[in-house]
Amino acid sequence: MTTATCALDVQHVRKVFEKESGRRWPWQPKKAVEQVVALKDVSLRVAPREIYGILGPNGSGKSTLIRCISTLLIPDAGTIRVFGHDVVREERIVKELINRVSVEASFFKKLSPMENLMFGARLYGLDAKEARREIIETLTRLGLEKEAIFRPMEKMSRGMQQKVAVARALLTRPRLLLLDEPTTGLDPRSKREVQAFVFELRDVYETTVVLTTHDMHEAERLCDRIAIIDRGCIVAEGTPAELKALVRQNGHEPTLEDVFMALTGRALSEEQEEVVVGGVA
Ligand SMILES: Nc1ncnc2c1ncn2[C@@H]1O[C@H](COP(=O)(O)OP(=O)(O)OP(=O)(O)O)[C@@H](O)[C@H]1O
Repeated sequence: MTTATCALDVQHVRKVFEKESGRRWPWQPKKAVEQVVALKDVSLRVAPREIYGILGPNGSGKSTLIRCISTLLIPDAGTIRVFGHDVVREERIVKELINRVSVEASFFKKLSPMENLMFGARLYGLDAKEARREIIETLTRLGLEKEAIFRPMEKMSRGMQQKVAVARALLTRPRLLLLDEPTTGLDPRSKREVQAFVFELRDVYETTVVLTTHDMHEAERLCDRIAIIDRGCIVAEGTPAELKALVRQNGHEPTLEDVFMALTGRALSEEQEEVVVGGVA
């Protein structure tokens, strides 16, 4: 895969946050500024129509990477290109090519999915009649009953709300859809429905999907290829079978958890501590 044929090309991306911290040692000034390395040196390439997973524990840098790709954060170093366009220098073009769904998607809870999505459609400058038709089609495809489309969202389960968030992101027909922990907190049934829809996105809408997760089963079920991220570094990348082959031993079928453990010495479920590189007073 060359830069020209990539849907997404991330090269040597680094992102460091500065954060005020309390005093750790008596000799430190009361308020020190710590540097937290969220992404150390991340490179990856995603092909068009691929479902690509970024698998890592809490705090490993997944959301930071998604935010950098979606132009919400500017990397400190490195480049990110979406279908050949630089996310920093060609931000406007990139914004037209992507959309992002995060766990904290917000809605007007007193309004219905239709009203919320029509609000989004107006913001995007879409034709109202066409948008209305598409909203009904997409939400029905996602398993929402007709009447739920017109009922206030406050009565909806989190799973349903997550589907509405995905439907809203699809309004702009993104060529690259970024799903940040799309099924976190969902019950098993809603999880399966959202996962089934991810396949449809690729098959029906020809969307390239990059998703983050800390659920190895989800990564394995959904993704063509997976990057395992640990403390801001990609430690392995490949198809689920390729990753498992890294640690396969006689008579034992490894899981992605085994792969993560073998590569990092830690469990996927462990929250990662911040990687702090010195502080400035
Ligand atoms: N705005 C910020 N200011 C300071 N530190 C931050 C900020 N955003 C993220 N971090 C830190 O960067 C590191 C990576 O965080 P990030 O949210 O990208 O991880 P994650 O893998 O998405 O975790 P989670 O699954 O919990 O969302 C963490 O140590 C986090 O505390």
